[in-house]
Order: sequence, then structure tokens, then C-alpha cells
Amino acid sequence: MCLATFASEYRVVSKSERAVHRVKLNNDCGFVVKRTRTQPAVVRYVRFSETKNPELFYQSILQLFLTYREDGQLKPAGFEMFEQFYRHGHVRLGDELLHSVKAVVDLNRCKFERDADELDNIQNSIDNDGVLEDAWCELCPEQELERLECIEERRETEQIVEEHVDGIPDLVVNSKDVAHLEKRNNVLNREDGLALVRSLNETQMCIFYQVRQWCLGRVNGAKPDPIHVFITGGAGTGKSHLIRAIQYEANRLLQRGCPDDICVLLTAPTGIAAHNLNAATIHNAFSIGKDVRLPYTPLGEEKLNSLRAKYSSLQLLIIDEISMVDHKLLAYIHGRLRQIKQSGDYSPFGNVSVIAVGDFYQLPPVKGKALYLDDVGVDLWSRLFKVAELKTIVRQKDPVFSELLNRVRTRSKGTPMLDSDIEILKRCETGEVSSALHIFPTNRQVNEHNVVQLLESCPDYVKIEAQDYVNSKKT
Ligand SMILES: Nc1ncnc2c1ncn2[C@@H]1O[C@H](COP(=O)(O)OP(=O)(O)OP(=O)(O)O)[C@@H](O)[C@H]1O
Repeated sequence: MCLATFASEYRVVSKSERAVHRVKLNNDCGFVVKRTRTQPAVVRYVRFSETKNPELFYQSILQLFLTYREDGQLKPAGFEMFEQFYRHGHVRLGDELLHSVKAVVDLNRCKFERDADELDNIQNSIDNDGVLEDAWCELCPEQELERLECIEERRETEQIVEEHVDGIPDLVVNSKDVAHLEKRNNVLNREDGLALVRSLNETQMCIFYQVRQWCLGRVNGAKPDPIHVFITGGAGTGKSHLIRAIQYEANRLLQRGCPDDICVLLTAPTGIAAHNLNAATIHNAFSIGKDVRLPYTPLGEEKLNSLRAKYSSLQLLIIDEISMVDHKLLAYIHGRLRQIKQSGDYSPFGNVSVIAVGDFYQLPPVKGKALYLDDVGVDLWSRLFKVAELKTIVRQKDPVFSELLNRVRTRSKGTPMLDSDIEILKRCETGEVSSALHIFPTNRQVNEHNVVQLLESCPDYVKIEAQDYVNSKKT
């Protein structure tokens, strides 16, 4: 056996130790015993550099991995260098056959030197470039970030505990009377946030991670280009669910330590859409009037200053229900962000990243043209935004019904519906009068339904005739 095998499988027995199966060494050199462990022991030995000290390198590997009895056998007559013997020599082993020295050494060596080449490369790069100060951060930025966050969170908790121990009288006596915490209602706690992220399906997760990667790039100072993503998909494919997860994660990553900074802004074009998402309307968020006209009218200094202060940290804008945003409104968002961010060039949206979410099969803009129809002026939509599509309907568990909904969604006006689809929809009719939300195709039907509902819920109504008038432009 070679020296490395011997060192890993046997151990020297001290004189006083009475090991049962000890083996006596020749020339009165003491005793050894086979180790009882199932895995060979790790052997530590000096590693010489093959390029810098070739002679020592080859001598050491021959000593460790070739079977020999005397030192002279490692460089027999006829070989001037250990390397020569390693490469061209032959030895006769216990099986009486002639073996190449290289084959024997390499075979034994690979049992002990796993990943040795990688380790050599690392050692070389450390020798040449020195130790990287933040190596872990480069290798695995996400884990490093989370580690730093954990440290930060722990420090904060420790601080709070310390303050509590010191005992601030007002807070200790009756905290309810003297202080209250204001909860920001669109901020999830870590547990709920993680649960939300874990609930995403594969496609949602893929988009989520792309945005997360961008956020990490920003936080790590890599200055990635702004992203422009259009997340689309039919009703119930989980668009809003996904943006809630994105909003949570992007806020968590970008908002480094200042909870009041607005780094991620969630908006929607209409009040109802904004209310449902706990978001701001686009008009309100950017001080945009009701009737926007092009060319763009810049915002006055006073309002601009307050928006600059409010959005100084803004890095990501999310616009839900993008199907209701028209070209003019998008141009105004671009204009406002350019003014707020003082980008000084024509970079879209003042270099703020934008995630637009919606479904062009759903409601179009109240006035103006939908974004997928031809652009006016600068192209802020079709060439800029990358499309990410969610296809699986998660709102419905029944796959047959989901497919039906998808067919209804993409059906053009003249195409008849499948008989089987009509039959399934008819089966859903219960005939019951219900207070559930009703959807009608025309305003007239909506008004009729609303009046009926109103009279039912409030029979003692009083009718007051409205008097409408128009302000005279002269006065
Ligand atoms: N990955 C998921 N796993 C389980 N449920 C999900 C998932 N994604 C979304 N949901 C749920 O499916 C329902 C529909 O999702 P969501 O409202 O986000 O869809 P949407 O695409 O925004 O629909 P719409 O276009 O009608 O607004 C919600 O109740 C949501 O909680």
C-alpha cells in the first residue's frame, strides 16, 4: 500500500496501549493498528506548486502515492528527475505485473485529492489577486443580502429590548394612552410576505425573480438598466397577486432602512382599481389633470418641488389596469417622472423602472386610444416593454370552465360560440335573484338594475329634482 493509504487507514499504537489486532513493525519500530472507522481518515501533507517547485512536487506525490520500500526506488538509476520517473517509469507490484508509475500514482492520488485542481486555481487566484474583501457577496449576492438583513433586524430588535429595559416611564405605565403606532396598510409583515411569495406558481415566480434580480442589482450598486415589463394574462391568471408579491419584495429590498421612503409606487388609472389594490390613482400620484392634452404641459415649480421631495427615492413604478391607460396619459407619466427625476435626457420615465400590468381584452381607456393601437409621438410602449404572459387561470379550479373563459376572452365579434360552451354557461344559471355584483353590457341596463336595487333597499325615498346650470365663462 502507498504511504497515503497507510496513514489514512492505520494509526500508530503507543507502547502502553493494548490494541487487540495490532501489527508489529519491522526493525523494532513499534506497532500499528487498522483504524475502525468506515471512511479513511483525512491525510494532511505539504503541497508543492507543480510550476514553481516541480522537483519537490513530483517527489512528494511519488512518496505519498507510490508503493515503495526505500527512497532510492522513487528515482531509480536511469532517471535524473522525479518527474521523469513519474512519467516514464514502471514498477512491479504485489501482483507481479508491470505497472506504469503514472497510472499507479494517479489512481491513488485521485482518492485523496478530490477537487484538487479547483483548489489550486483558487490558491493561484488568491496568490495573484489577493483575498477578495467581499467574496461571499460576489459569489452569492442574494444570500449575503438576506444575511445582512437578518443582522440588521436582530440589531433593531436588540435595541428595542434594551430601550424597554431602560424603562421609559410614559411607555411603561400605559402605552395605550401615550403612544400609538401607525400601521401602513399596504405593507405586509415578513411572514405574510413570505407566504405570498411561496404561493406563486412557476410562471409568476419566474417574473418575480427577474424583478427581484434587478432590485438586488440596484441594492448591490451594480446600476442595472431600468426594466420595462408588461405583465399580461386573462382574468384570474394572478396578475394582481403577482404584483402584490413584487411590490412586497421590491419594497423590502430597495427601502433600505427608511420605511417612509417611497421606492416602489403602485398606481392604477381609475379610483376603483386603485382602491382595490390599496394604491394611488395615476392622476393623483403625479398631479395630472382630468383632461390631458399633448404637447406635454410641464408641472409648475411649487407642485414639482413637493413631488420631488415625495419621490426622491422612487425606483419602481407599477401601473395596474394598463389597458385603461391611453398614450397621452403614458406620455404624461413619462413627462412627470422626467421632471421629478431631472434626468436631463430623454430616457423613458426619467430612468424609473416601470411594470405595467393588465389585459387588453379587458376595459379600454375611457377616452383616447389603448396603448396597443398606434403610438403618438415618442414610442413609450410597443418597443420598450417586454411582455410576460400568465396563461394559467388560477381563479377557477375547473379546467373545462377555465378553457371556456379563455375562448370567450379571445372570441371576436362575428365568431359564434361553441354549443358546448353555451350549454355549460346555461347550466350556471340558477334563476335566483341575488344581491351579488351584476355586470351588464350597456349603461341603460346598468341604470335600470341600479334603480330597482335602490328602491328595494330604500322604499321611503324622496325625489328631488336637480337643477343643473352652467357657469358663464364671462363671469
Ligand atoms: N399562484 C396562485 N396560487 C393560488 N391562487 C392564486 C395564485 N395566483 C393568484 N391566485 C388567486 O387567484 C385569484 C385571482 O387572482 P388575481 O386577482 O391576481 O388575478 P388577475 O389576473 O389580477 O385577475 P383580473 O384580471 O380579473 O383582475 C385571487 O383570489 C388570487 O388570490
